[in-house]
Amino acid sequence: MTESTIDIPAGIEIEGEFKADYEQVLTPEALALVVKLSRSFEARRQELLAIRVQRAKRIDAGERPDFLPETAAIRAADWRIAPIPEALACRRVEITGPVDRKMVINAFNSGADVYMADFEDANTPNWENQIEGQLNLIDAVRGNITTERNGKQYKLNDKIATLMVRPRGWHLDEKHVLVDGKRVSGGIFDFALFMFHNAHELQKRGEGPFFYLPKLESHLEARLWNDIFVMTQRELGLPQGTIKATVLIETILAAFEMDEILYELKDHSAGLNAGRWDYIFSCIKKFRLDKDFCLADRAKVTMTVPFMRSYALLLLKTCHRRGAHAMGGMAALIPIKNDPVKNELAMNAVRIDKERDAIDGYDGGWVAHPGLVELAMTEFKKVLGDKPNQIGKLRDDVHATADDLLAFQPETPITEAGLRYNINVGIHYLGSWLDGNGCVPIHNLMEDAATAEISRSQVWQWIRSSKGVLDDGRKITAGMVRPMIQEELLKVKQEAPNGSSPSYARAAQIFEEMSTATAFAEFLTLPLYEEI
Ligand SMILES: CC(=O)SCCNC(=O)CCNC(=O)[C@H](O)C(C)(C)COP(=O)(O)OP(=O)(O)OC[C@H]1O[C@@H](n2cnc3c(N)ncnc32)[C@H](O)[C@@H]1OP(=O)(O)O
Ligand SMILES: O=CC(=O)O
Ligand SMILES: [Mg+2]
Repeated sequence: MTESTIDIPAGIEIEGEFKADYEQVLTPEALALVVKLSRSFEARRQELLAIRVQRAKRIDAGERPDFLPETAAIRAADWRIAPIPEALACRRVEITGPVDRKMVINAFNSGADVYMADFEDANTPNWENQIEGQLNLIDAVRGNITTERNGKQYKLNDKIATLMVRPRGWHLDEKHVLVDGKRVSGGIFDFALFMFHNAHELQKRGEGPFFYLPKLESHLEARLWNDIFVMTQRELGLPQGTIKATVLIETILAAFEMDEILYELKDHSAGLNAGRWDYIFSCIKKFRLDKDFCLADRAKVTMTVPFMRSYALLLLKTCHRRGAHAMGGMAALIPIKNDPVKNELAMNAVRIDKERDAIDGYDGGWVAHPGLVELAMTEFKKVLGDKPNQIGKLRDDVHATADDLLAFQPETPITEAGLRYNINVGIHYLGSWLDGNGCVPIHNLMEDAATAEISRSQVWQWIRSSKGVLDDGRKITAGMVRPMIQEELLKVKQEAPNGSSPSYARAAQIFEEMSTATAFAEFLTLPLYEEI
């Protein structure tokens, strides 16, 4: 293991390896910012995580979430977020992807308006991915990023997408970095390093440090990010309001606090995004013990089922009322090579998804793959014409109540194919994640941490819910699932490109433990992280 030759600031310990170039990222000054933010905000992060646990217990005991009475005045008042910088006005298509060097270059060159570099759902947060991802972004921000893969040279085009960065969520630690003897927050670590190295450089380019904030459960969690922004801007000598952030509304509880989240971040806000996959996962997680709650096969829980429609329209209405971008999420379909008929169906499904968002009034949406950029752009251009966005389109006609958000349907069908699909995807994804790849094509769909969470939580819930019954009448039980896990493991080993990796057998064990244990793991990435 290579040791560091830099002066590590007092109070911080780095347990990860210092490979060549890592000292460009882990400079004493950048680490000092990590220490400063961590000391200032770690206690609050822990308090907020404890509040999550308390709220979850109340829901387990039967409480139904609702819009908060104590913030009614914020919802009723007329206010708008601070003006959006020119560099972020036009966001019709945003490509997302892990921070692998080649993919970073491809994403910047993809023709999308925005590229969201993902340290979160699409990424295994091992030490190498985190630090090399930061290195890749440092080079990209300076226009210096190049690489070579399989004899092909990669470099940035003249015209590239605007960069946004998604740090890790509040629940994740960075175990290789201790501040005052405790693991630092993964989100603070990712954010501080990116800010320290790139904020001024981005400003020089006429852009700015722009972020996506994942998995928030409340406006108090947004307030924590806002306070971190304020301190960081002060520390780095940046004008207040330089940082802009889009919050993913991807938990059921955050859906009840959209106005409040925009309000907390209003000097730093760049709108909200409908993170559909984690949203579905969050619904399953929060209501997993509710005897009335049960969702059908994953494939049936689409954006057009009523509770998802209510969420999407409420997000749109809320954003535009506040002068903020409403950003659509991601259809998981990706181009299918060597099968034109299936490919045409997949492309059409993505087209319909973007068309619906654009016609509803969304200002843009996510794509998973460069091959989807043009198609999505066409749908947004059809509606937006030459306009950068349609924030002026108010949706006062939308009325989504708490009951609408909580009307979880459809409950059927649950099929053996759907159950096996969840098991298969779960094992395949977990295995790839352990091997360092946090975003994988499985059965022609993009699978990441959020989609895999749905798969594993559905299996847990179907085993426990009296409604967890297959369409042929068989009750789903642990006894039914266990042999299926072994059968699906064999298939995964055949299907996965690196099927001989021992990680798939370990993934099957973890999947079995997670889906059959009495306790529900809060996030699958928490136990997985201890394995890497
Ligand atoms: C729920 C959520 O959080 S959604 C957000 C998180 N998810 C994502 O970000 C999805 C990111 N997408 C991906 O990682 C990939 O598209 C996958 C894994 C789904 C599919 O990957 P592959 O099967 O390897 O794609 P494929 O072979 O068709 O790729 C073709 C080319 O496009 C590139 N590419 C594919 N997706 C992306 C992307 N998102 N960003 C940049 N480049 C990409 C590939 O690197 C490859 O480049 P090359 O021709 O220079 O070698
Ligand atoms: O992060 C996006 C999601 O859908 O989850
Ligand atoms: Mg997500």
